[in-house]
Amino acid sequence: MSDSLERLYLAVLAARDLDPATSRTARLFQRGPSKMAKKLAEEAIEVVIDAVNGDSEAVVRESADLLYNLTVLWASAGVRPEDVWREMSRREDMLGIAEKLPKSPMKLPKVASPRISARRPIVALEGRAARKRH
Ligand SMILES: N=c1c2ncn([C@@H]3O[C@H](COP(=O)(O)OP(=O)(O)OP(=O)(O)O)[C@@H](O)[C@H]3O)c2ncn1[C@@H]1O[C@H](COP(=O)(O)O)[C@@H](O)[C@H]1O
Repeated sequence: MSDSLERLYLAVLAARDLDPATSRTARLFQRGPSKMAKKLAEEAIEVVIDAVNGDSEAVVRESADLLYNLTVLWASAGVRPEDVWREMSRREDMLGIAEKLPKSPMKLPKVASPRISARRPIVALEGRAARKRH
């Protein structure tokens, strides 16, 4: 899939300077990042709606439109596909699968730090024992 996206990205870069009257991509570049963002958001919503409706063929079509609009926005933002692949590899190395890194640094280590594991386990006291402690 990354090859297809990279070919599409190069085609989008090439189309940027075409005549907006005949090239949709050139027209998107002419209208700027806010229009690109609007189109990307629209496509994302179309994918969601089709998925909720269980229309997998439409999800495929709208996903292709989504990826097209994403590559246009990447080009406009100066992002290259390999920049995204590198980030996904970083996440895969860190977490085993290409997923978003957790926000809290505490969740990162797979093995509890010595400080945490040295604590006594926290257990619920039985009713009578709990009353006695007060
Ligand atoms: N891969 C695509 C591609 N995928 C989707 N689309 C366009 O994205 C639009 C899909 O979004 P919409 O459903 O909103 O379509 P729309 O309602 O017609 O768009 P609006 O009227 O809302 O602007 C369709 O019009 C498609 O033509 C694409 N347009 C171009 N490409 C490629 O981009 C390169 C440059 O093509 P041009 O932009 O035609 O020069 C070429 O390699 C093309 O194959």
